[in-house]
Amino acid sequence: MTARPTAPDSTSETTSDVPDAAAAADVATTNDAAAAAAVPDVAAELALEQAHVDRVYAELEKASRRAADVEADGLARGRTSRTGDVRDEEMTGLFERDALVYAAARRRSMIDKQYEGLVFGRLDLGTEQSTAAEREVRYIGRLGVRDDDYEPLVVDWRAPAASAFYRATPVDPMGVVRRRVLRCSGATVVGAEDDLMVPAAPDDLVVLGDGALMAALTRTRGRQMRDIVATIQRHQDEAIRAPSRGVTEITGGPGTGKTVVALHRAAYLLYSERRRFESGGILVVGPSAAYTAYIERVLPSLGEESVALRALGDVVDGMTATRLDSPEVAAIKGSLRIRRLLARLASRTPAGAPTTLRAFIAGHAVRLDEPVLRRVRSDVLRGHQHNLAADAARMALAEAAWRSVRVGERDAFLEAFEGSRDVDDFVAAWWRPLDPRELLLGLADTEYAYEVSRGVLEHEEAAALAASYRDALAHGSWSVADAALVDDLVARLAAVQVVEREDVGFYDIEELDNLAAYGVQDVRAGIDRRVTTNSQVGIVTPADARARLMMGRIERSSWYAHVLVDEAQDLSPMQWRMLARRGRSASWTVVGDAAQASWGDLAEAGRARDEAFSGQVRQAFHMDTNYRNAREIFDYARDVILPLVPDADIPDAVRETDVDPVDRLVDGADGSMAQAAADAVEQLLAEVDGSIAVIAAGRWVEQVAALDGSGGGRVQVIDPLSTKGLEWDATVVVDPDGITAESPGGVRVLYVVLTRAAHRMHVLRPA
Ligand SMILES: Nc1ncnc2c1ncn2[C@@H]1O[C@H](COP(=O)(O)OP(=O)(O)OP(=O)(O)O)[C@@H](O)[C@H]1O
Repeated sequence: MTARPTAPDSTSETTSDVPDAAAAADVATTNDAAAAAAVPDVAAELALEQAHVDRVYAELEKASRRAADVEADGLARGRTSRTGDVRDEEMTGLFERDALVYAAARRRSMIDKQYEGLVFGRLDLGTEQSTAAEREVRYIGRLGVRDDDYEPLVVDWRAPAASAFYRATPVDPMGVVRRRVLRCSGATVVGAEDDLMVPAAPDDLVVLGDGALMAALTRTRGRQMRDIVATIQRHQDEAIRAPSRGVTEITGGPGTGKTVVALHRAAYLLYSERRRFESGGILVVGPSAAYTAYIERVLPSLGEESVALRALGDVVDGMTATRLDSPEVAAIKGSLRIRRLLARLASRTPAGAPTTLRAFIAGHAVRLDEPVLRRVRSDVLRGHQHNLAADAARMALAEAAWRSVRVGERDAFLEAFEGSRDVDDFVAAWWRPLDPRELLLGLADTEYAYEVSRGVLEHEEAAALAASYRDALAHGSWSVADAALVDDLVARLAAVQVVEREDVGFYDIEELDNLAAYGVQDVRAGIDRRVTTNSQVGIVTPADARARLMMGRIERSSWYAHVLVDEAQDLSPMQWRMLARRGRSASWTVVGDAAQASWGDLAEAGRARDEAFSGQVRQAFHMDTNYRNAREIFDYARDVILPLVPDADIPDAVRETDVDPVDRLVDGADGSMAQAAADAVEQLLAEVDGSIAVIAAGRWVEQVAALDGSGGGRVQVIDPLSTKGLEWDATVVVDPDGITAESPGGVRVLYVVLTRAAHRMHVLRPA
């Protein structure tokens, strides 16, 4: 039997020999279980693999039952009834083994059947000359399983013993003769694809299919990203298993697997240093809620659930933001100069605070006027965060009051000041807890915005900022850029401190009588949110947008042991600072492609990013193979970006469909664009089996909105910026020039849009 090249890999020399998409599709079909019956070799091979997979599942069930029994019987009984036959350490070893396998069984139950196979790979190790008896067979899976004799039935894909599965190439076979990828449906083996690592297969070794990678890439895309654990390529594996310390940067053009590699890296870190990363936590941050929904299955499919997955608007605990500001406002809120404005907001006397302290203390009339109070405030804030400083403020007031009197006993005066009800009332109003959100909403008043931004923002910028907070109040929703501002203010002020008794969030209201005290204006039956109370269930609707904006409690940031940032090129400097607060002692994985950036000032963002990494060592990995787009689609996108961004990082697209994108001029008649988009969608529904996106410039959105959800839910209408990081089988791009003109990143955003389709793309241009 002759050898066939392995799947494409930027590090191997066989990329040009990749079979075309049609051939790969044939492979996928011939390997179906049904088809397999007609091909004796395949059927026999699959039956052999099935026998092993059955053994693995049986072992897991057995171990799970045994471990449950051990738990029920109790460890102690095992110890006290031990005889000379079982030595202590043997006993402990058995328990440890059971505990390990039990943990594996639990993780297996987390890996839902739909995640395509607990066992997905097999290595035959030996040489071209070795016989079946001489070759070692090693199975690779989503987790490790051992049999009763502690022999491995499956090796966890992240274990060192599995690395040859990903690293072996014909140039450097690492002792591998044949690498086999198994395709399973639940616990049933339905197909296999082989890559041969030696020039010719030994006579007794069957080689199936035309390579697993092409089969995987040709498959239909769903609404959510899939893991690539069975077909990770060598250069991807190097990034996945890179040492955890410092900063790991993964760059590359569109569709090069940066995201999926970074997610597998998170799973690898949890495996290789579980104690550190599970207890310290891993934070994964992506651009949007659509993105987090898209990738949220990948880590659970690898058996890992202990990762915090957040969109940029959800990074601050207690706050959810999805709305996008206009590019001008986003630029103001994202740039570091806004910090001066925030510093002013945090140190100003809050609106409505009393301006004079009058009290009768130890027989003396005390009066402190505004200038003195202002001085006291700024002295206190020099050493404290506002929300932690009520006591310090009171002491400073007492000193100022004493200095204004200086008659009688100082200690007696201070004691009287401390016990004064008048002072209590004054401090409660003058130094009330400040919620950062309240300070930002104060900017909705244009005059106030002018005042606090003097010397920081231009007049028009301050007006735009004020308008953005009036928008927030109109919508009852924060913008994504606001999250970083709230976070900055929390760092300055500290979170609002809540006394235990008053620790009442919107959803935990204790007395329905007193809802107004918690910002809830309206209580009605039968609608909206459910609130459980001590003895009754009430239904609460926040009556106005302000209440919605202030809902929940903003918490101080948690720290993580590792922070993974995707689409890092889009983070504003303020967003880098927000992440830096969560990654003070973290290692980082940072994923991005500058040519896809929608943030304007890359230099300022670069500095903020360097600061976040605080001088840690860096290692860089570059991905140069585009696994997403058919070559015809990527060529189209490349021709758009290169003239305008000549240094764009252009990857090599490895899959061809022989179908060029459709590029159509649509006349300006009313309804023509809607009709053209509907026609394109209809054609694509017939041509691809999976997901389709209609991505339209703002002015066309209404016209194409009706397509959303059509095709039995396969069609999604989405705005250009929200497509970051996502992909579909086919896309319809409506008005590319309009997308460029309206987007903060201009043609870079259009480039993102044009690189989302795996198999087909239609581009509609208004004439
Ligand atoms: N080794 C692989 N095996 C199978 N599929 C792969 C492999 N590597 C990448 N892919 C697929 O390629 C597609 C693109 O991957 P991914 O979204 O991670 O790329 P990206 O570099 O983050 O893209 P972009 O920057 O354009 O958002 C996904 O469908 C992913 O599953």
